[in-house]
Amino acid sequence: MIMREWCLRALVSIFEEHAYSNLYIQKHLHELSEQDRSLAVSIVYGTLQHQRYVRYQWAHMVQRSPKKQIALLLDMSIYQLLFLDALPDYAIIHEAVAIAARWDARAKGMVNGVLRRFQREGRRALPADEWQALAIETGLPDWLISMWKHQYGEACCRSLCHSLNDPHPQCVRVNRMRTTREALAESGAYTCGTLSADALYVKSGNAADTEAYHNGTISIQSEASQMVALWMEPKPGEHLLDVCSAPGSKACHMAEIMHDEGVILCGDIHPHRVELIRQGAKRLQLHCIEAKVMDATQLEGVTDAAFDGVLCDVPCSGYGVMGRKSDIRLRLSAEAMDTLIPLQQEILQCAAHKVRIGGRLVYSTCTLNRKENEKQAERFLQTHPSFCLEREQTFFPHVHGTDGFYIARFLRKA
Ligand SMILES: C[S@@+](CC[C@H](N)C(=O)[O-])C[C@H]1O[C@@H](n2cnc3c(N)ncnc32)[C@H](O)[C@@H]1O
Repeated sequence: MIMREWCLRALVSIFEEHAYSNLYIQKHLHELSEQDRSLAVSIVYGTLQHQRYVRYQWAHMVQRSPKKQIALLLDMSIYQLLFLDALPDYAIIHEAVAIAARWDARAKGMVNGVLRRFQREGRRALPADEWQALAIETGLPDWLISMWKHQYGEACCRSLCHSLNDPHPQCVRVNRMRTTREALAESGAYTCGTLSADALYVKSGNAADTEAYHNGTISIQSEASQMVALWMEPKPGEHLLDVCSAPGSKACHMAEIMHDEGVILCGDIHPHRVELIRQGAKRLQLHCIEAKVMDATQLEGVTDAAFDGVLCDVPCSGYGVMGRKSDIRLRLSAEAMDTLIPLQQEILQCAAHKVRIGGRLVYSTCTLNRKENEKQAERFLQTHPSFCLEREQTFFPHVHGTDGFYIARFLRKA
């Protein structure tokens, strides 16, 4: 398979057939030679991340929109011309024209003309309007930028949008039951994280391919996400409930902090995802985790007021993790976000019944949206006077160097 044609097929599947990029890549990467794989992955993810910007570079050069596949071929080629030095410009253009000839022979001349004109003229200047320019440059939709500007202020919005595209090293969590992060850092493969006491940044390669991952010494987990279990402050022997648990990263982290002593009842609505919790616990040899299919808006058969701590890591719009999960950009819609809000509140209210007096309730999302975060905490407190808010925090990529995340910790007083 010719590498750039493989990339175009991947982009067509992701953009037009709604395939998830990571799943598509996992399934099809073997079709390429080993030496082509890493460049192919960079081309696909890079085009996905910068698509709005690269399309802006050529959209004014054509009178009629080309077929979707050809438009993606132009996006992908301009992405390479702008961001990668793997091949000289003439070779990128030559390959794009050859692919166009095979996919839609009539578009061959247009592809050649557009790419040569781009090569001559260079980058197109951004619009004069600062916010429009920011949206194009960072590849974010206008409505999301307006929402952030309104919710967090102009300066925060500006830095946030820019930082979402910054590359971050892969982050792992040390299994405290096996070793210390200092010992791992001494091995030379990692540096210590700055926010979570259990975080390490991988210096090179993919942690999932290492012995430390397979033998359960480390788990792959972003640093902000690790803060959730730390905020729960689990203690050995406690009974915890994690109502939206799959794939189980936070539950396993809590179990490690508890030295695997006590019980963590983990629920998720999707049976195949409950299996992921079991697999994760097995890899880490954790026995205190009990995973079940459960609907967090019902929690049938779960005793009221029985848990020292309850975690609601609710389904959310995911705007905080767009840097790592580029597909979220394609599925962004203000309407989709609004449907999650009642579900999140219902989960939080149902879970609250399960907290014992004196126990903790932790609510978290991997999104940056006050309606899913602070507003949910406020609404919950208005209807639940027996709880108080102990602390809440939003983690921002440009401030904390992590994914965007929100955590609130409530205490049941009576
Ligand atoms: C943000 S993810 C949880 C991540 C997980 N806590 C971890 O650390 O690995 C949200 C989860 O909520 C689950 N979910 C969605 N609706 C649910 C419901 N009504 N009841 C239980 N789980 C639900 C989804 O299947 C998804 O696995």
